[in-house]
Amino acid sequence: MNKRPTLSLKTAAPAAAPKLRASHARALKPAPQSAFKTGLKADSLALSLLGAAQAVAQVRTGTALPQALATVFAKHDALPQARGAMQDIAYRCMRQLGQSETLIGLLAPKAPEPLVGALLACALALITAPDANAPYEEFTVVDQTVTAADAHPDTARAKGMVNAVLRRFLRERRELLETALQQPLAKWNYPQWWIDAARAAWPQQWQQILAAGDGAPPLTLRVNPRRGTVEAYLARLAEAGIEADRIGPWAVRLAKPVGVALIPGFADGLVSVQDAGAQLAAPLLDVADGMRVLDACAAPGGKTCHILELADAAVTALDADAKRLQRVGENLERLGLAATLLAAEAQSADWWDGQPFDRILADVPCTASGIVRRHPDIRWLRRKGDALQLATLSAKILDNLWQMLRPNGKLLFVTCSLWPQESEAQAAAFALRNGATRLDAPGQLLPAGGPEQDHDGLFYALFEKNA
Ligand SMILES: C[S@@+](CC[C@H](N)C(=O)[O-])C[C@H]1O[C@@H](n2cnc3c(N)ncnc32)[C@H](O)[C@@H]1O
Repeated sequence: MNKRPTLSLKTAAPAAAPKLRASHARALKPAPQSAFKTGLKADSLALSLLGAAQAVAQVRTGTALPQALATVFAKHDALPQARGAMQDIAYRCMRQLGQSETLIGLLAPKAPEPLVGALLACALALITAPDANAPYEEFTVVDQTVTAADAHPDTARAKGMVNAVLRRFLRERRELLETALQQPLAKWNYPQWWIDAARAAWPQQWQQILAAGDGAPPLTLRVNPRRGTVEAYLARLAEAGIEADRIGPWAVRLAKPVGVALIPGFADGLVSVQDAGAQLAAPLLDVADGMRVLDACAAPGGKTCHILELADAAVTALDADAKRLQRVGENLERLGLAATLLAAEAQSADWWDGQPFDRILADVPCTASGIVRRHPDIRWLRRKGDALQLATLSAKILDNLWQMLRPNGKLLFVTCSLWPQESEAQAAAFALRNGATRLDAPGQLLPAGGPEQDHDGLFYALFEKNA
């Protein structure tokens, strides 16, 4: 009979090593070979697994997944197909990192080196995917993971362990999963503080919220009403053999995500990629032709462009990040729209010409806890105190922008957070400090992934300035 594994997360230090002087200790441990190029075939699953694992290991040291993947793609001169596979594996891995790391704690004799752990986590994410979702045969995954381990100096010595761990998982899968899933970390795939925060903020809905964040997001488009109707665009998709449905006034959801290059009319500005929940911002602002509008945290410009698709307004798109602001320019150009772009901080007034705005959109920086299905790395990168720190900055931004609004003007406050201190509590405190009148707006939209309601978790509060 198999011995039932006991649950011991690998947080304990490995068995005490003899004490070495610092100079000796460095010499004994080889430095990670981050610049090493493998001899793995460009189109092999082994290379994709290794690339994904390198990206996951970077996330574990604090790098956002898109940046980590960009580094890995460059390092391997990865072909488009390999990039797609590395990205897919890394995103899957992020969505079930809690389960995979708990399993590794049960299976590995001692805590593995970071890249070995990440490689095992990527392999386990593929092996434990539900059948309908499993992209590779499990024995292929094991074989290719061992090949990947063998091909890199930071993992080669652990090749035997990698093989043993994955084969044991295949043999004892049921018991191992049963044991692992008793841990909230493994069951929900979020750090414990995040689970506690969700439960405290949303005592009725926290489980549904956490589950929605573990799903893969849909690809939702916003049809540009200046270039055609939703009906006409749905017909164009049908002609191209792309299945889609309408989930909002301008929102079209594709049944299966595709790369932007394959979206009909994308390059010509017929559509943009935007979550259905985010498509509520522009209509809530109620912009009329000729108004002066400030989009205070604009990049990459999804909401800026939507405002301009709905009205001929004089829009100033401001963002603190000059590089991200370039993307606003690219999106405007693709859609045939124009705005004034300003790289500046929304909590400062030194860029303002003193002319009040009719409408202000404040889509402030936040923890992004409502969009984890799109950015599954966020949960592993954030720290418990981040919400408070970001809320302090966004309070300054809101108070500063308020003085730039004309009497009877409207300010729309938006976050993509689920944490009340960044959203509802912030809105209530802002209204009180500034004597702002609160108008009708959705408040907190919880993330939903159903057939009709399919959107991220966003927060909307609309204010009017008394004359
Ligand atoms: C949630 S994103 C905005 C998304 C955008 N509104 C859209 O719909 O595409 C927040 C933006 O705020 C910017 N940001 C962060 N701190 C800022 C600050 N102090 N002032 C202005 N922008 C800031 C970030 O660079 C980021 O682009």
